[in-house]
Amino acid sequence: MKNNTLVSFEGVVKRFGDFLAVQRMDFEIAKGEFLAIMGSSGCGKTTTLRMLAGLEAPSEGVIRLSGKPINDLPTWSRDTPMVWQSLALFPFLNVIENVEFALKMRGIGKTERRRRAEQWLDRMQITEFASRNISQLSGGQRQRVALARSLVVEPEILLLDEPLSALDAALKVRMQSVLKNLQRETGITFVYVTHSQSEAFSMADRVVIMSRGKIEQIGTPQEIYRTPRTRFVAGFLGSSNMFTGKVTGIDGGVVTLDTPSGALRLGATDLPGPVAVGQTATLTVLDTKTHLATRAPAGNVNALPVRMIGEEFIGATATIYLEASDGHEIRVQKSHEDLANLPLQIGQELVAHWPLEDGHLVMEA
Ligand SMILES: Nc1ncnc2c1ncn2[C@@H]1O[C@H](COP(=O)(O)OP(=O)(O)OP(=O)(O)O)[C@@H](O)[C@H]1O
Repeated sequence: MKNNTLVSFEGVVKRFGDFLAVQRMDFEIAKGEFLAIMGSSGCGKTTTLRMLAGLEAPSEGVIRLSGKPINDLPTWSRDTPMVWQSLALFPFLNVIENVEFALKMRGIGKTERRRRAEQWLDRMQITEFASRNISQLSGGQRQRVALARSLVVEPEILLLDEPLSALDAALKVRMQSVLKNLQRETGITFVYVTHSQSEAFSMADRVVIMSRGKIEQIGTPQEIYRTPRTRFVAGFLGSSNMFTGKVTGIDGGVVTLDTPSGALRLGATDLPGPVAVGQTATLTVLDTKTHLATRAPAGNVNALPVRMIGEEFIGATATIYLEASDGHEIRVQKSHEDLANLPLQIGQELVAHWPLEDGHLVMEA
């Protein structure tokens, strides 16, 4: 365990009857870190968070908070408050009473309670609603009350389960910066469960990607985006072109892969593990790093003959859809300027190309 570790999961497994909801998890969360847990529905994100909150007990393994095992510690004595999408604010208390509630439970006197609650209402810019009922607030205002209520006790860690999913798109973006700033200013460790790639990648210091109860990859948003380590991660992010084939050569720092779209190569400096000739593997390359030309460029690049099959424009970027000779779909994402000199019509024959160092290998089909 590192010096600045706040939480560690050591061989944590969770079963519900025969069903394995979380498979052997080993990871650490640093003090003051903003960690997002992401993955598709049912992959075990909430179960992981609930184990940390003490709402579920691990079937195997140890969870530590500041080095001490907390498996048997009841929820109320853990100092791990949680904010949900449904918020669970008390409808029979007004805004400031909701914020004061946890302080009251801790036996803090009335004057001090009020002072601290007022500070948090001010910080969350909801002072003017102090005496309103919860039912008289908008979604964003409720969200701020829920955050104030959890943070007023100055916890070391805050657990958030899809807290923004009920908000509309514009409010979501605004609340993302509120959350990120709050986390930076307070230094409180945030563990944030979400389906949303944009939420996870815009706020978190590190992201955990889960699939079927298993951690697929942990890393900074940039690491995960640039170098997805499993086929699942590359597919889940949806930002890479993927080519599966057999390794036919490892020579002079270059790995060659024979795929149905053609022979492709990549630099051997950044391999996920040992690679042998004959193994099946997948090459991934970001759609933003895949380029288009009318002829294969000179130099050390992969170049695939492709045919344009569609295009899509979103704001300043265009996505061009192409197919390789075997019908495999390839996407290229570029600004309009980058595409200005290309003949882009459906059916147009082009060449998709990228430098060898922009491809990454995943050792799975
Ligand atoms: N109390 C329970 N009893 C039985 N199965 C459960 C229980 N809680 C969760 N599960 C199952 O465990 C798996 C993981 O659930 P979990 O809620 O952690 O997923 P999730 O990744 O948070 O999904 P979502 O994004 O849909 O909320 C799911 O298949 C779920 O049905």
